[in-house]
Amino acid sequence: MEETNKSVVNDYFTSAMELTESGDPHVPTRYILPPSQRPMLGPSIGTSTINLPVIDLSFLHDPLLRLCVIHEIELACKGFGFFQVINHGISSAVVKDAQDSATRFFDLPADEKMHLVSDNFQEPVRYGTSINHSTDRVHYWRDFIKHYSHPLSNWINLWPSNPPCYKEKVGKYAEATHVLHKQLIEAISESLGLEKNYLQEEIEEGSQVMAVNCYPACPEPEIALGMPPHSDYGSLTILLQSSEGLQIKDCNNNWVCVPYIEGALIVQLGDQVEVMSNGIYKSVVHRVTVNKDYKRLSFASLHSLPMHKKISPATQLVNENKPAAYGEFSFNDFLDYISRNDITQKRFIDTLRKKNL
Ligand SMILES: O=C(O)CCC(=O)C(=O)O
Ligand SMILES: [Fe+2]
Repeated sequence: MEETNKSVVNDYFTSAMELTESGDPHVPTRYILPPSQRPMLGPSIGTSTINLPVIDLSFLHDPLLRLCVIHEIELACKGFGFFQVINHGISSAVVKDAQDSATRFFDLPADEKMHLVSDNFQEPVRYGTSINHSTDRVHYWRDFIKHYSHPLSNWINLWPSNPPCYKEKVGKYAEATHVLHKQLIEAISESLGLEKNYLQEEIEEGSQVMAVNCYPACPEPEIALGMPPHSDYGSLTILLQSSEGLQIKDCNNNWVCVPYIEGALIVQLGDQVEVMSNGIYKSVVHRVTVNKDYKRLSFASLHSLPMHKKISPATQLVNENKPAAYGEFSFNDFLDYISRNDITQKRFIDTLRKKNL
């Protein structure tokens, strides 16, 4: 095998893009999931009966209708920890430019991307090709680039310079999602009966990591996944998907496909909101399936409080009848945990839940 190939087809950094291009009709053994973890693709998934919430955010700015939107958000957060938003204020041109730039990045020859590979979570820019950092030995059919995205001026120079438009176009999308995140956190705080600016300072100083994920066509989608079940550790994730593939777990523990809605963005509650709400809202467990025919792209904008900031249940939501249900935690605690544990089978948040409650 040639040197270049060796670097991309080794145990740690197998690029899913490279595997797809190789034309092999089978996925390598390490991608094959144990039978109990395989996705059930096809009509048996039974998603048609569930209506997942879609919320029109334009009314958030209308003083007369804001409360109605906040009530819709409350219901969605209680029912699913998840909703889609339309009329969210991010233009379709900004979205399309970011998607085109990311597509061009992933289409680059492997050598152009491999110098960004790292398995250090704290690296501000990290190209990765599968989960390789825990005790979990199964690999996933995904290539990604993750970059710190807030404050943008601190980080953008480290982002990929090829394609040349990447920094500007993905940067614009990252800034727009930062603004949207602030609006959503305000609405979610209000929906819990807290002040609109309950987390204002934390959000201003908080972190944003943009994970741009590429799931190429997979020869055996029934036995592999693009991403294993997990919840996101932060406050909220704003997700843009180019086609279906995301699934969430509903309150009956069934996997439900999230429909693709043109122009919509997906909002997922993370562990920090679950803790802040004292469990009134739950972070959503999700996974990604892959398909035989085409490549799927997603932008997961992962927003979080500052690295060192400990989050605990809001005092207004703790009382005699509802004592604090979680211990406090910071982003640093989360990083420490995932460097030592298998996060794919167990949620980090479960470790914070007080056992006697
Ligand atoms: O690609 C997706 O739809 C989900 C990505 C995701 O869950 C993540 O990056 O945390
Ligand atoms: Fe996620």
